[in-house]
Amino acid sequence: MNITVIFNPTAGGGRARRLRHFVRALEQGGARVRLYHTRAPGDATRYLNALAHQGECVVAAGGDGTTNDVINGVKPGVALALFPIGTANVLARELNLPRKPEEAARVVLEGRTLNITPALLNGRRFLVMAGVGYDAWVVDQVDLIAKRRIGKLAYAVSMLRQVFRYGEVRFRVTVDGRPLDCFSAVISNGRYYGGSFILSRQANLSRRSVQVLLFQRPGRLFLLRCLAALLLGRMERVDGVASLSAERVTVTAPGLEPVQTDGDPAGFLPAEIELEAEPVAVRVPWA
Ligand SMILES: Nc1ncnc2c1ncn2[C@@H]1O[C@H](COP(=O)(O)OP(=O)(O)OP(=O)(O)O)[C@@H](O)[C@H]1O
Repeated sequence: MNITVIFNPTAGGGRARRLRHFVRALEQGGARVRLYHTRAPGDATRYLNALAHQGECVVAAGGDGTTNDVINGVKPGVALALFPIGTANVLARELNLPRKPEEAARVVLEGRTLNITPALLNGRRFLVMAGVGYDAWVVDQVDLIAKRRIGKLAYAVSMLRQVFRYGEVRFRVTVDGRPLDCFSAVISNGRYYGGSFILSRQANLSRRSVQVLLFQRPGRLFLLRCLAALLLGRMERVDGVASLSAERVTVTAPGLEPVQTDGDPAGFLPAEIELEAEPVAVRVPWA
C-alpha cells in the first residue's frame, strides 16, 4: 500500500519522536511511505494538490487543523487516515482513534472505512465544525504562544476573555431556507467540541447533514449556562438553544465577524455552508 503522511511539526507542540515510531510501524506493516513536513498553514493542501499520485491513503499527522488542510487536498478515491498528535484532536476522539503510534498505524493498514461527507464553507471543506459569534472569537483570539505551552488550557483562557463579546451581535442564520436569528451558532458535522465535550447528541458524522446549534438568547448568564451544559453534555436541553439538522446554511451579520472551521480561523462572514457531493473514506478501528 502506498501512503502519504502529512506531518505538521507544530501540532500539539511538536511530536517528531512519535512520528518516527508511526512511520516505522507503517513500513513494518508493508506500506511504502512518502513523508512530508508542512512548512506553514495551508501548505498541506498546496502540496497534495500538486501531487500526481497520492497513494491509496493520505494520513494527517497533527490535529484538527492539519486534517482540515489535508482534506482540502485529498483527491477523489483516496482514503483519509489520522495520526492524532494535535492539541484537541476532536475528530480523532469522535472516531475513537488510538494515539499510540503502533496502534494508529494498524488502523491505517487494517482499519475499516467510514464514509464521512465533508461540509463546505464558502467552497472550502471542513470535517468537524464551523462556528460564528462567541465560538469564532475564542478561536480568533486564542494566544498561540500560550497554546504551545499549555495546550487546551489556552482555549479555556480565551473562552473567559471573550465572554464580554457574547450577545453584542445578532446573526441571521438561514437553515434550509428558514430564516432564524441568534447570538452565536455552531454548525457541526460531529458530536464533540473542544476535545471530549459533547456538543450535540443529534449530530452524526456518518449522516449526510450538519447539525446547526443556535444560541438564541443574549446575556452573559445565558452563555455561562450553555458552557456549564457543555461540560455536562446537555447543551441541547438548554432553553434558548435550538438544534436543527440541515443540508444548507447561510450566515450573515452586520460588521466584520470572523468564522472558524475545525478550530482555526476561516475568514469572515458572510458564510454559505453546504454539503460536499461525495463522501470521503476515513480509516477507523474495527471495534
Ligand atoms: N509548519 C507549520 N508552521 C506553522 N503552522 C502550521 C505548519 N503546518 C501546519 N500549520 C498550521 O497549524 C495549525 C494548527 O495545527 P493543528 O490544528 O493540526 O494542531 P493543534 O492546534 O495542536 O491541534 P487541534 O486543532 O486538534 O487542537 C493549522 O492551522 C495548520 O494549518
